[in-house]
Amino acid sequence: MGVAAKIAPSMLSSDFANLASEAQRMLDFGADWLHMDIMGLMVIVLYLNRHFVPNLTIGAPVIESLRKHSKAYLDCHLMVTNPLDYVEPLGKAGASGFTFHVEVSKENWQELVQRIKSKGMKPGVALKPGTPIEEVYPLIEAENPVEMVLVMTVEPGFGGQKFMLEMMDKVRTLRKKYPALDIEVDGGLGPSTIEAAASAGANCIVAGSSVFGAAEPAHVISLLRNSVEEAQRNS
Ligand SMILES: O=C(CO)[C@@H](O)[C@H](O)COP(=O)(O)O
Ligand SMILES: [Fe+2]
Repeated sequence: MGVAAKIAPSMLSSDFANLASEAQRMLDFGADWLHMDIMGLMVIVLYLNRHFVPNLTIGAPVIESLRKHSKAYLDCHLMVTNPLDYVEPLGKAGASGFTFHVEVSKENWQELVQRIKSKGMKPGVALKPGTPIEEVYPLIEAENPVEMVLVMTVEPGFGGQKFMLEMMDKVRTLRKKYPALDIEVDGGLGPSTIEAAASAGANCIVAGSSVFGAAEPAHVISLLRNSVEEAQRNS
């Protein structure tokens, strides 16, 4: 048996005006984690056209509000250019996981990991589709390592995009090299793509539109979990 399957509906596809009840609905349907996409930019970086993604979503105040209504594991995916600035506020707000992007952390990932852990959060590193997998190896092999790698299977920024099958080479390579690592995939996951991700070795599955758009979200969540567990049994 491999690393535990974690199914994480992406709350980006939820009705933000009813976030607490949407979160509870997903937990009742069998979700393990709630995936929180934190996207941002600074006005100055926007002006210079250097923002990380062309979208704005939620921040620490929303995590803090949700935490008052839920004990769930809040799996925060930081799509910002300055993740270090969010460690303290998100830790205080009650985030559980803090996954930053390797592309914006070349200079300070050691400090980031150390500070994330000191706030009681689980550190993870994410990479965009164009980023080679080798870039995360030092973070996994460090004395103070990240505990999860998030392989983006779409360009970050929006839900509802098409799954990039070619990213499964990264997942396969990672799984072979690190059998006990939590490997998360994010973007375009659903009933038609889960088999590829699960057989490549992913165990943490983020799914937004496929879960929230389903007539029976509980059915999709259990299908995702079964695929991961079955792939692990067959590996
Ligand atoms: O990080 C992101 C997008 O940048 C994701 O978490 C999406 O929100 C996933 O949504 P679907 O592709 O599953 O609809
Ligand atoms: Fe995400």
